[in-house]
Amino acid sequence: MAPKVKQSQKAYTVVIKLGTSSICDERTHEPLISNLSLIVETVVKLRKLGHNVVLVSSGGIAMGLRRLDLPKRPSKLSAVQAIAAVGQGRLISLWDNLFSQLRQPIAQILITRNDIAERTQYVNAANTISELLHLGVVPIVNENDTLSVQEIRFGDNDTLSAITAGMINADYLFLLTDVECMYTANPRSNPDAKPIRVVHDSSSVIADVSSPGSNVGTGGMKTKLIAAELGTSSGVNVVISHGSKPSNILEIIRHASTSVDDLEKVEGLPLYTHFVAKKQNRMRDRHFWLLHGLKPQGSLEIDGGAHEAITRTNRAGLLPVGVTKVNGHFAAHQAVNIVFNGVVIGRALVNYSSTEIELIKRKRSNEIGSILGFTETEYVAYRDYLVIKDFGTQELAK
Ligand SMILES: N[C@@H](CCC(=O)OP(=O)(O)O)C(=O)O
Repeated sequence: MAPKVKQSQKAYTVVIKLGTSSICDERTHEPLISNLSLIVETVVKLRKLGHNVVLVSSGGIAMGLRRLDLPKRPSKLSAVQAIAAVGQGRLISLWDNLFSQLRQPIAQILITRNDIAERTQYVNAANTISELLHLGVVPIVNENDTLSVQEIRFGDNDTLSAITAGMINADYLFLLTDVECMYTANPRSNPDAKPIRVVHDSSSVIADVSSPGSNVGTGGMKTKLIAAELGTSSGVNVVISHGSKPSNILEIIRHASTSVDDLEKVEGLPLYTHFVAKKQNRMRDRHFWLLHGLKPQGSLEIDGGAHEAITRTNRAGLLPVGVTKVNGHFAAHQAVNIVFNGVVIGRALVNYSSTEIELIKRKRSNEIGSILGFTETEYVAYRDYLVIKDFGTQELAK
């Protein structure tokens, strides 16, 4: 059971993401024991203050490299998967050893994108994590690298942590990395780089995101910005902070009720970047899952009438009459992009397969039965399984 909140502070659900560079030495791949111990102490202190904590821990592959005395990550996917199978066990055992010193139970959760592609599995994953938190356990999440195939990989744990945080309606996501915060340029090469303290709209940040990340990890500032966008749009406050100073998290949480715009005046607060959670237009849970849990298997191009119907305030579902073109091969209940005038404007879970929609496109719903021999529903996609979000043309290229 979660301990009672001491002080008069609200109990927060906090997700802490540790990149490979916070867990293992980049060159030798030896675990950074002192750093991991500081993280364990911080997590246990947060728990004692009544907060729920989930860790998203990278490092499986690096630990495997160390165990097998391999100098660097191979390029072949099956080799990486085998190395991850060796390393993940050692990683979780190390966490368990350290947390056991402070009598804190942990649990391992390994997720692939496929696992959350089904709505019921997504809800199940969220329920399991909630149950673990209720039992006073610290769930430790990583991508199931051994089973993930290229097309369904999260790839970097920044995205996985944002999806996890959104899935469990967390209050905070801490992305711990090897810099204090996000800067206006790369601070390693540009002395004029200025720290970015508070971001109200992550899409407006003009930061240097060219950093490719550490040698072992796959993240970098670019994936952190994407994670910030994902997290804040589902109502999570996202913080970028230095991985070698995990106790900063305690300070930041202690000032959680202070208005973000007053935080710079608070003495002794560490340097970090705070992406403020979006309150208005916070995506409903199902929409978050539809946008981020599922990988689109194709796309439907729609006409102006359908665009008007699915985007207006009192919006409707997508009817076959408004579909002008079907791209890709997909089954019923898979996710597809919705394209209008060459731009991806949303995503939907379809009620018919690509072959069926090919036959019923531009047709009235009352003709579906005579064309297909059955009518599943009059809609190609129900309103509640349709999310409108301007992805621009980038998503089209995928
Ligand atoms: N799932 C992988 C980590 C993926 C990755 O490289 O993440 P990160 O170090 O956060 O950029 C592992 O356990 O090694």
